[in-house]
Amino acid sequence: MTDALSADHITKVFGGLTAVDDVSLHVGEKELVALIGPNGAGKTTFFNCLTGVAPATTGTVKIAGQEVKKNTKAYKVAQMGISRTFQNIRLFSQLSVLENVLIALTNQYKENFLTSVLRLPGYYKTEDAMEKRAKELLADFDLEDVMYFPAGDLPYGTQRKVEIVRALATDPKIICLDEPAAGMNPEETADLTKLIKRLQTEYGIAVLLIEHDMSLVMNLAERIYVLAEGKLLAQGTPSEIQNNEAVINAYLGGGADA
Ligand SMILES: Nc1ncnc2c1ncn2[C@@H]1O[C@H](COP(=O)(O)OP(=O)(O)OP(=O)(O)O)[C@@H](O)[C@H]1O
Repeated sequence: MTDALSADHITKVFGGLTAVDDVSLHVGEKELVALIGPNGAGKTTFFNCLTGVAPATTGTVKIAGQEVKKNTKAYKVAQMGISRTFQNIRLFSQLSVLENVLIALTNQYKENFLTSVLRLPGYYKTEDAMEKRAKELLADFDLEDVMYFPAGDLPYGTQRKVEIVRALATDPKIICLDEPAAGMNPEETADLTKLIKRLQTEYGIAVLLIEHDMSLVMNLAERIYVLAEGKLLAQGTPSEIQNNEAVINAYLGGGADA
């Protein structure tokens, strides 16, 4: 089976600082994997390398077996089957929830240029199909009641949910979630846990998750990678990681908030 994601020997250097140092990580098809580590360990930088936001200095990334060539733009990387959410929510706050999802779908359903400029029948068919799909997804995640609300007016936990649905809309092979539970109350975190599980079980998508909430990680992840100071410190099942001395020391010594 082809991995949803394979990243080999990823290194990212900023000036004199090696933020990610020779890290390899694999996520199987429909697998749920977590990436943890103390603050500043390089987790978000690693995500940025995977998704083309800030490409790796060296190393190879493959999405569903297809290599991401150097200098591929982030939207092209997304079309290869990877989508993500950000640590700070990045919805268009003035636009409605529905419009936010439609924007993501535009990437996927792109009609040819002439069809859309001349508003040929194919254009309207595409518009209809996109709207139908967006509404289906929103209904499936109990967001139909807020579909016409400006995204920025929604409670924090709901905005996070919309962001994940938007990431799902592009039909990815893998979704990367950067601290999805940050700032959530316990009820919102419980809802989020179910949502993430559904991505895997109902939508057949692999998930790579950065998270400081250890109970969420231990509940959800099938495998865990641990980064510390840019390097891969450990990898294994949740129970292996919980009992790994190097991991315990990195957290206790590093004063992480995890
Ligand atoms: N654009 C950048 N330019 C220079 N240094 C950067 C840049 N982005 C990140 N860094 C540095 O790289 C290191 C890793 O940061 P990163 O944000 O990836 O860590 P993290 O594990 O995601 O942390 P957190 O859990 O706090 O979000 C830090 O020392 C950070 O200051």
